[in-house]
Amino acid sequence: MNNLQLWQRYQDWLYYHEGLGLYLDISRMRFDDQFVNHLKPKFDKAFQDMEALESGAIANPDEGRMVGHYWLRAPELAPNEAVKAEITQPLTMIAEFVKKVHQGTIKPPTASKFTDVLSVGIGGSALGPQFVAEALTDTFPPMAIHFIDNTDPQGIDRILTKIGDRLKSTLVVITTKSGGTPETRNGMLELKHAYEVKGLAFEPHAVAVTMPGSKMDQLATNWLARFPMQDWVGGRTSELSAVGLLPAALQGIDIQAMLAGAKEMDQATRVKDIKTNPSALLALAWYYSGNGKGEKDMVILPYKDSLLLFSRYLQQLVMESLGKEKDLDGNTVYQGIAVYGNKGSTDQHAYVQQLREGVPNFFATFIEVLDDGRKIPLELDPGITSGDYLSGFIQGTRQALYENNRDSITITIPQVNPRTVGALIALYERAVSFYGSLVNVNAYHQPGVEAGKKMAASILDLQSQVQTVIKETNSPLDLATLAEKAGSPQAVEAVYKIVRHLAANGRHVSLDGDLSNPSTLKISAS
Ligand SMILES: O=P(O)(O)OC[C@H]1O[C@](O)(CO)[C@@H](O)[C@@H]1O
Repeated sequence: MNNLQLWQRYQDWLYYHEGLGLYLDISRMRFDDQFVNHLKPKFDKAFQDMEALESGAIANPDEGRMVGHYWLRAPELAPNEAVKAEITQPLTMIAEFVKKVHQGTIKPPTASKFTDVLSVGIGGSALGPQFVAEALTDTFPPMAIHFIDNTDPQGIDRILTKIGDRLKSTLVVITTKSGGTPETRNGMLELKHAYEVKGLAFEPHAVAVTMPGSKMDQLATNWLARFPMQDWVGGRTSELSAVGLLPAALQGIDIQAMLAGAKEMDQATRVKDIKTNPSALLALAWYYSGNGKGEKDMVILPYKDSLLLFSRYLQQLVMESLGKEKDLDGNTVYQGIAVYGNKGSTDQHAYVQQLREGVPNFFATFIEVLDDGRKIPLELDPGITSGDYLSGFIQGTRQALYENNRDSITITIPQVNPRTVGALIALYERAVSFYGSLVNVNAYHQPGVEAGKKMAASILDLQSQVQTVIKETNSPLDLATLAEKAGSPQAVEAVYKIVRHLAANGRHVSLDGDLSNPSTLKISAS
C-alpha cells in the first residue's frame, strides 16, 4: 500500500472514544476483510460469553467462581444485593479511612501522622498498585509509597534503610487475596521484626487487604484495619478493588476518576460490533498477529516515562490469563501471548534494533500521550521541543517497523490521568476476556503457578532434613551420603544447592573440596 492508501486504511479502522479522548489505531496490522469476516462467529460467541460473565455466570469453571471485576466500577450491575454491598462497603471504608489518615485522626502511636505507605504483596497484589503509583502519583504526594514484592532479604533491607526513622510513621499495607502467599507472609514477618527491633508495635501500623476468613485476615484481627477482597475478583484484575484503590487513595490519587474511566471503557466495550468496540479490535489484532496461537509477542512501547510499568502490569494480566496448556474442552493447546516492553524512546537505543531487523516474532503496541505535560513549551531547536522529539520518534519508529513488515497497534490518550489510566486497565482487561473466548481458554485461573510453589515447599522441607543431618553428624559427609541420610537419595543436586546457599550465608555449613567438581565436596557443620 502506498502512503495515501495507508492513510485511508487508518481512517477506515480508526476507533475514537469521544468521552475519554482515546484513539485506537490497528491500521498497521495487515489483516483483510476476509479475515475479519472469518472471525465474526468467534466474536459473536465472545460477546455472548462476556454478557454471561457480566451477568454472574460461573466464568471460571474449574474454580467454580463468578468473575466480577467489571462490577467493581458499576456496582449497579452486580447480580444481587449482597455482591453489590461487597463493592460499595469497601469503597466507603477506604474513603473514611484515608480521610482520617490524611487528617491525622488515625495516626501511629509515636508520631503525629502517617507519612509513608509500605505496600507488601506480589503478582496481582503488587503490579497494579506499582503501575498506578508510577503513572499517577504527584511529585509531592500526601504519603510516599514503597513496595516489598519479593522475599529477597537484601531488597527488603534496602526499602527499610530508605524509610529509616520514618518507620514509626509508616502505614504498612499487607495485600494478599488468598492470605497464604509465602512471599507476602515473609514480608509481613520481616516488617514485624523491623518494628520490634525499633521498640515499636507492628499492629497499630498495619492494615490488611485480603479475603474475609483467610489466614491473613485471621492474623490481622488486632491490626489498624482490614479491607475485604472479593472472592470473585482475580488477583490480576484487582487493581480497581481495595487492592489498588486503597494505596492509590492514600497517595492522593483520585480513585473515583479511575473507576469512572474504567466504567466508560466498560460501556464502550459492551458494543457487540468488532469495529466499534476497542477491546474487540485489540483482541482481533492479537489474534491476527499470532494466528490465534500466540505466535507473535506483544511489545508494549509507551512513549511516556510515567507509563513505564504498564508492560509489567500487562505481562501478568495477559500471560497469566492466556498462558494455558489446555483449552476449555480439555485439548492440549499451549496458548498464550508473551508480553514485554519498557518505554520509548529509551528502547529505541536498546532492543528496537532487533525489532526492526531481527527475528520478526512480535507486534508492537505504541502508547502515545498527546499532552506533553508542560505549560510553557521550551524550544530546543527553532519551533521544536523535547515533546516534539518524542512525538517524532513514535511516528518514526512505527513507520520504520511497518516498512520492514513489522505490524503495530497505536493507542493514543490525551493525558496520563486517573480517568485514562482506569480506561486503559479496563480496555486490556476486556481485550483479554475477549481473546480468551476466541481461543477457548479459561482466562481466570492459573493452575500452572501451583507446580513451582509445591516444589519450592518440598525444597524447604528437604533443607530442614539436611540441616538436622549436618548438625547431628560429627564427620564430613559427601553429597550423596548427605542426600541419603536426609531421606532423599535421588535429590543430590537439590541438596548440593541447599548446602551451597547455606555456606554462602554463614549458616554453619562448610564445603571443602574442589568447587568446580561438586562430587568431591565434603559437607560439615561449622
Ligand atoms: O494475592 P495473593 O493471593 O497473595 O496472590 C498473589 C499472586 O499469586 C498468584 O496467585 C500466582 O501465584 C497470582 O495469581 C496472584 O496475583
